[in-house]
Amino acid sequence: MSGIVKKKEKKTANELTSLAEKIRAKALENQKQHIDAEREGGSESDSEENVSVKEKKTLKPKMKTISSTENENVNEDESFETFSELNLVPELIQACKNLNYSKPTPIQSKSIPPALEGHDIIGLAQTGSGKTAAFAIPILNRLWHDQEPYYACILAPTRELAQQIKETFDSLGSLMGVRSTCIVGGMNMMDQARDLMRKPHIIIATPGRLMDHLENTKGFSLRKLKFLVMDEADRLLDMEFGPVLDRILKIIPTQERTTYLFSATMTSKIDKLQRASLTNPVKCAVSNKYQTVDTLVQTLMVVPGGLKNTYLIYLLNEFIGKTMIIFTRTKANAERLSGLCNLLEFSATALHGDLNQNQRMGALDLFKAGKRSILVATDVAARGLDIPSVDIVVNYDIPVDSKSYIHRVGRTARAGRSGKSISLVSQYDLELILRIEEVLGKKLPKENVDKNIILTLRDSVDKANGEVVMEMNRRNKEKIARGKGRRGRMMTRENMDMGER
Ligand SMILES: Nc1ncnc2c1ncn2[C@@H]1O[C@H](COP(=O)(O)OP(=O)(O)OP(=O)(O)O)[C@@H](O)[C@H]1O
Repeated sequence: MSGIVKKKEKKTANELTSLAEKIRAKALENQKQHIDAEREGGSESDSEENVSVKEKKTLKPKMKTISSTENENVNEDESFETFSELNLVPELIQACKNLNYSKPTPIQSKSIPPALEGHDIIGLAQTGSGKTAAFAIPILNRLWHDQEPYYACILAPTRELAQQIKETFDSLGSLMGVRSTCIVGGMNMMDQARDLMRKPHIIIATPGRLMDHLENTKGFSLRKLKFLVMDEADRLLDMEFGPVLDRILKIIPTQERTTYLFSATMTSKIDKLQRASLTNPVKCAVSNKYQTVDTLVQTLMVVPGGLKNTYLIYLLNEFIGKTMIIFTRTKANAERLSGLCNLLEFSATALHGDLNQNQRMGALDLFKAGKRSILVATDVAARGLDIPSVDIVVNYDIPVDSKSYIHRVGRTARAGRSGKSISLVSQYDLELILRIEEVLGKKLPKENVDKNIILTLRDSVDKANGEVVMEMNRRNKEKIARGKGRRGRMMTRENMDMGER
């Protein structure tokens, strides 16, 4: 549990009712101020990293085939007690020490040795198991011998994850003079072009924005790229990202390039993997396709019709003082629930794709710093984000895709810590939850719920929710009215920032 959040007392139903009454007039104004302040603060940056492979040139030429994904690293006992045993450069060993990495995690033990030998890697391990360092360490180790600009490019599906990967490269490369930059949508193209002209070693990017720079930024090319990493590879290889990925892969070299694919849920579809143009890859798997960690306790709450908000507030009240991420299926639900939580004095912030990038980073910063104990997010926060203080993940809406479930609940119980996930299951979600239980290979136990408390909470929660919906509608109308007046100005700005995704 987060040490930052102070222990609070549970609220009674009457308290919640009178609280809702008392603060109704003031709260929406406060909430507006909160949100405005959140969205003014914070910034996002992008990173990308390039690394080259000297030793690889001494290896046997690799076969241009994907058929050997069966080339599996099957050594079950492969476990190293220290990073020194991996024969890394001293600067990296020291950086691991500085980060309090006392020994390699299982995926690091399994994938770093073949990676150091120059192999392409498919890495599969549970959420929070140290996959980022598993691909960053071999790249940085090679980079130390062969410092060239635009050496490695790491692709990630979300902007926040790209930024986080940059931070890992910067920490691990802190004693090596590594230069990295983050190239993601929603940020200024000109600033990014300037960063690229500084010839970073490592570029961490979201695919769309990287493509924009490859097409439009003079002097920038990845022709000499030595490493390409696809983090959350199954997501990057899916329908949405596939076409842009194909275009990127056409531009960058295949001959001298090493490719790593990492995820907690890897596709086994050969055609998808073929898209990544792997060469004789070694498969390093420390989990099966849909495995959650043992330190995660997963439960569900069966919610009768019309009571979802009440159950959520009940749950927040039960676990007061804990740090939580609440996942919703829609941006509007994320915004609404964040408002509802704040109105009832559970401090929350929203993260979703309708916010601009500064607002997204501002919300994440508030949550990470412990200034908000609840993050209400869409699946934009489902993959990769590493926030150690998260105690509980709540699925307010059950994800349609079982993979999303695995990634969402993996935002807690990371790096050996314990954590809990609770899924709110309505009558409409029964099929979805059965499918999730099937891939998990187990039934999820039900949470005990005090129905009397639910009944006494219901009216006040419904009332508060009504207030929030009214306020959201009012603001939307205002926004539409403002948007009409500003159309000319927005067009100009968009024209200046061509290709923004
Ligand atoms: N060898 C290590 N020893 C201790 N902690 C480590 C080690 N390697 C990584 N970590 C820490 O473990 C946490 C999780 O790592 P990381 O974010 O890379 O997980 P992941 O496997 O990529 O998860 P996800 O699938 O959710 O993206 C991070 O806080 C990281 O600093």
